[in-house]
Amino acid sequence: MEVVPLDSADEVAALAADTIEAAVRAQPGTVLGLATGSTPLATYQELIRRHRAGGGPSYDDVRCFTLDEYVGLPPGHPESYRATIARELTDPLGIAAERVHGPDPAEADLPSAGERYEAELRAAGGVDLQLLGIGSDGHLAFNEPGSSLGSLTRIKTLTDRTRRDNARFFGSVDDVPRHVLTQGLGTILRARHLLLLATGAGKAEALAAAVEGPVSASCPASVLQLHPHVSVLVDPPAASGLGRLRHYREVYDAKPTWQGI
Ligand SMILES: N[C@@H]1[C@@H](O)[C@H](O)[C@@H](COP(=O)(O)O)O[C@@H]1O
Repeated sequence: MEVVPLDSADEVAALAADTIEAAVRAQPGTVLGLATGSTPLATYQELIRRHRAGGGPSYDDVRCFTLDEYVGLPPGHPESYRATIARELTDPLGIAAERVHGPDPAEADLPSAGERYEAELRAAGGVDLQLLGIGSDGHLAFNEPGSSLGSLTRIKTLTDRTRRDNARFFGSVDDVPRHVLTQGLGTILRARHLLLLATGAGKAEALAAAVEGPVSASCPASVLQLHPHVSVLVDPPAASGLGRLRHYREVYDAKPTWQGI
């Protein structure tokens, strides 16, 4: 795992955008794993800005897979993750809707919707670069504390804390669905490169537990310690709980220029 301490949330967004663009340029049919929540929005805005300025790569052949989806929202609900990712990223980048996949909770056979999503991911050859945020309780996608470290896509129940955290998107906590369809931690580990973004003081405790604590289902994001290629981009408030911050900075500063993240 490489922890990259940056000087601001803007720098996190800029380096994340560089990394995504590099992955898209490296391979015409790149498979991108996209995350929702507030954290990646600055990165998405930066990608869109560069695309509109004519400096970005072509996204024509890219395929995208989202991490998770609420269960029970009416089709087209603006807070569904399908609608959110189209609005915030893929439509502005000109990525056709049929190239953007997500767990589908509208499937007639909901209990097997997870297996079908796993099959779609396999058929695409797996995710090349997976963007991730972290919940304030250490959740990844919608894998709440206690989730199996080897889990695959399935229905989960949100904790009250996550529903409260996400109430800002819905107006009231009562309107936040209780159930979700989410990639499992085992699904996420299959992506070839994981890019975790953490900004703001609200993530400091969860990030420290994920990066420096024991690997444990009690902190789902700690499963990242098992993956061979993880980059963690952090701003100073999010990094404030890390005990080895100076070391991470020294390693990053001493990195050969030819080596990307
Ligand atoms: N399912 C999403 C996660 O993928 C995201 O990482 C988390 C943190 O969101 P934010 O970036 O808004 O803090 O929120 C939601 O629960």
